[in-house]
Amino acid sequence: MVRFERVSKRYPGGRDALSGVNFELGRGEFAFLTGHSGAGKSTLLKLMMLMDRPSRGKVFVDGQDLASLRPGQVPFHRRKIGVVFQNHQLLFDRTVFDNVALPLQIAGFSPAEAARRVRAALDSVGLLGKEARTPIELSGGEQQRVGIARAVVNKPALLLADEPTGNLDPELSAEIMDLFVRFQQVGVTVLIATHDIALIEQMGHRRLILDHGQLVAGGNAVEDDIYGG
Ligand SMILES: Nc1ncnc2c1ncn2[C@@H]1O[C@H](COP(=O)(O)OP(=O)(O)OP(=O)(O)O)[C@@H](O)[C@H]1O
Repeated sequence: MVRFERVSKRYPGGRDALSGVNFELGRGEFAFLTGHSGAGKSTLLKLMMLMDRPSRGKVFVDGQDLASLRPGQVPFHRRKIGVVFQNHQLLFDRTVFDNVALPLQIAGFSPAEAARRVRAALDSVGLLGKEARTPIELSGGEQQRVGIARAVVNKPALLLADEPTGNLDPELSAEIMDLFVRFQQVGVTVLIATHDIALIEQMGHRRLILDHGQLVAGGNAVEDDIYGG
């Protein structure tokens, strides 16, 4: 589902935020992305979403070399990906329903189909019945669930999360992680950037570790075959 081939990223005036990163994430796989602050986790996620471009190397998502996409294809690429942020970036003056419906409005769904999908997404995160509330009336854990519902409402094949449990206590964090596992169980590929080592160890999934832009663990041996070691 995702493939990085010798990907490096250097921001203007900086050192390499990513350096020679190789890995593959299979369809339906669940992995964590960890590393110290500034190791390059967010940069790696941004390259998949085409919020940024690599300086060298290639990024493939769903078999597509992202460098070959024409500008008009970028929105279609982004629709394959659901993204969850730590601060969930909800609109606080809109209802839960409207927040989750936003990606569907942008994609041009009819109001009836959008409403059906919004309710299905809210149901999948246990928030059906709170659609008329505004985010301010919800707890932090519930707000994060709204962020997840919004990320999955387009039925993306790939779900990315950047510190999705950063503001939550351990119990709520575990509940949020259970939701991600449930999406994986229905075939979604999930990659979660997090500092929460305790949670990662408790869950025991694959772990990609970045250190100063280099992938020091969790990559694939398959790269040796491609490049001859
Ligand atoms: N837009 C940018 N312009 C210049 N430098 C950047 C930019 N974004 C990130 N960097 C630098 O690239 C490196 C990697 O940053 P990145 O945000 O990917 O790390 P991270 O592992 O996500 O960190 P954190 O855990 O603190 O969020 C850092 O040195 C950072 O300062």
